[in-house]
Amino acid sequence: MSLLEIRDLTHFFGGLRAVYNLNLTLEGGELLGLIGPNGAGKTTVFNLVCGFYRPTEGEIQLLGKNIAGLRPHKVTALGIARTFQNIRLWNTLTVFDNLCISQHYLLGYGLVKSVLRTPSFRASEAKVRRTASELLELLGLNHYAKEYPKNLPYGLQRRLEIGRALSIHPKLLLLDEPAAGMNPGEVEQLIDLIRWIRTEFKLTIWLIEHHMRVVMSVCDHIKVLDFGETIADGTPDQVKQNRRVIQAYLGEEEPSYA
Ligand SMILES: Nc1ncnc2c1ncn2[C@@H]1O[C@H](COP(=O)(O)OP(=O)(O)OP(=O)(O)O)[C@@H](O)[C@H]1O
Repeated sequence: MSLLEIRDLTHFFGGLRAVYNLNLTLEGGELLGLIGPNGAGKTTVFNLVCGFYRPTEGEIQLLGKNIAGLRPHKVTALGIARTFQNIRLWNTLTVFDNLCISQHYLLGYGLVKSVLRTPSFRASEAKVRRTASELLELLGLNHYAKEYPKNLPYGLQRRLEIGRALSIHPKLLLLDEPAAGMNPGEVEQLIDLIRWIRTEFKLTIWLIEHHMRVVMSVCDHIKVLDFGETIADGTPDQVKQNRRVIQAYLGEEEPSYA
């Protein structure tokens, strides 16, 4: 069974057709890229998958279960984690606490157990802290554990946001423009990080990205949207040479594969 299957997904914002008739299958372990000019509908697709919007039409199945229209916390609980185009970290919490609080939904206790500090509460808390510590170590963020996110260099804030998504042990990780705002050195580190987390966590990853070097270096397969419609689908080499893709990008900045 495929990890994710999207069938005939369409979404309107009032009269604006943002996504039209999207079909897609994502197999476990795959790294899929979603590209297209500004306003093509990419983030809307992520928002539909994550439950931020209920689709106008269509199905989204995670391991055979229809998740279209489920609330975001339910989608997260089923194993889909994401990062955002504009980094969204809890800036009043430390780096370590950012990695703990993201796991709150995993904790199987309510107010009474937390007030009484029952053994199951303490065991869950210990597990959360252990996961956060492991991620700090794995992502090379140990030195920043007590720091506030806004004091971290930009590339490390992105890394923390990815760590926070990983903390829920997702089956599928959605990365929305992780290279946005990065300098060339940070972009190279990001490419290494994406490759590494894919292997280390045996993850399926779906990536939206404008930075063509990132897309072409890490993706197995790429889907291209323009005005909400799929205009190409294939390997990085196939997509690079596709006439419709080149035309879609010519209206704005031509993609640079450097
Ligand atoms: N909440 C919303 N309400 C109304 N229109 C929206 C909303 N969100 C997105 N849109 C519109 O839907 C279309 C698709 O937007 P979307 O953000 O999904 O594109 P995108 O491909 O992610 O663009 P970018 O690469 O610039 O982030 C655009 O025309 C956008 O203006």
